[in-house]
Amino acid sequence: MTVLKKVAVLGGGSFGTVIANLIAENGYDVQLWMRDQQRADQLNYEHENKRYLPGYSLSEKVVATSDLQSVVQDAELVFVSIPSQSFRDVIKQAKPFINEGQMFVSTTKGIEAKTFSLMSEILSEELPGAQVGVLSGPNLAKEVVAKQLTATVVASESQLLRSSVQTILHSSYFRVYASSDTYGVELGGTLKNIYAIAAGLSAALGMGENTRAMLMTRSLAEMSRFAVCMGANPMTFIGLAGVGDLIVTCMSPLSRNYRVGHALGEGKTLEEAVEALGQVAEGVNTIKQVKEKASEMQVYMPLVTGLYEVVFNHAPVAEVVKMLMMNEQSTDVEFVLPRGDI
Ligand SMILES: NC(=O)c1ccc[n+]([C@@H]2O[C@H](COP(=O)([O-])OP(=O)(O)OC[C@H]3O[C@@H](n4cnc5c(N)ncnc54)[C@H](O)[C@@H]3O)[C@@H](O)[C@H]2O)c1
Ligand SMILES: O=P(O)(O)OC[C@H](O)CO
Repeated sequence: MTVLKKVAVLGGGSFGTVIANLIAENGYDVQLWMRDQQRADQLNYEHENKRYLPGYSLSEKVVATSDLQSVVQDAELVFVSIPSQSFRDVIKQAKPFINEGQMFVSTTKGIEAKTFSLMSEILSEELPGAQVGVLSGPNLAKEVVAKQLTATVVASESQLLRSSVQTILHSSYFRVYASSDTYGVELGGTLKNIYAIAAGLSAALGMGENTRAMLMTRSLAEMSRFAVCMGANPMTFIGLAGVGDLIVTCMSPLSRNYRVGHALGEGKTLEEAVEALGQVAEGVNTIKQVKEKASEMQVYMPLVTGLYEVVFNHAPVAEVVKMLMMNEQSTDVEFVLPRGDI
């Protein structure tokens, strides 16, 4: 069994706090890095993250600080829960304090703008001596902190990393499965955010459950098709990090991406929807990045294209829906074949 002496989490938002709390509840000391020392003091004093998880009491073993060096230096295992557009920046700040062989696990579900890098790729680029992994699955922060039965996937080429994460996170209410398809697990968590926006939008417009089932199923086909073209294993998409996360994010009003879509359906502008949320909804940027990559790679992604038109070009939903429902049917084949070429 892996014995870890020092474990750290970077990012004191909803999910970083949840990960730190899971580790602490398993009896380990854990340091949580937040950029704001006042908020860290508040968390240490009240054992609650008032901004992101109000009303949930946290383990006293979670110790928050804004001193990045003291958190990452000599930590054997570091979880990174920083939104994708700030992720590289934070890793660059931490880099001077990091040694060869430390393990880094991203929980972030987004893509870096311009480079199309996933967070595991950023970690490998910035920290070439590190062991890298990702954690992804149907894991709504508020349900995990409320101890609802939950499962997730840790993916890495490193067996040591996979077993360390399983040891430190696994509990009576949190089950951790392992995978070696890092890219597929990470891409699943990232792509589903797009379709959650569409699901929230369709719910706000009063569309029915047949529609939601069609949307989710065709979303799975579309995201699998894209992922396979990018080199992921299609089997990953029928697991927790694929269809599992797609289901929870497309069905739950706790999902921030779903809520952005819902607000758009209620007639709010994108800016108003994001502002009202006050937390990260990675899917908004992901729509743009995936649309661009799909046209470059010539991957057929009608849902992404249609949603892009609604969200960024103010296309009327009714017209986009008509286009999606009436397009050339002879190209429609339902199943994702092993090579993903549907
Ligand atoms: N909340 C969930 O249910 C959940 C579950 C699984 C994965 N995730 C993923 O985890 C990532 C983080 O999400 P979250 O829910 O914790 O977001 P959040 O909006 O709740 O919190 C984001 C945190 O990042 C911090 N942050 C932002 N920019 C920073 C910077 N430049 N330097 C330091 N800190 C910075 C903020 O201060 C905040 O503490 C996202 O990619 C999300 O998709 C979230
Ligand atoms: O709140 P969201 O939409 O960022 O989704 C949270 C998690 O990714 C669900 O697994």
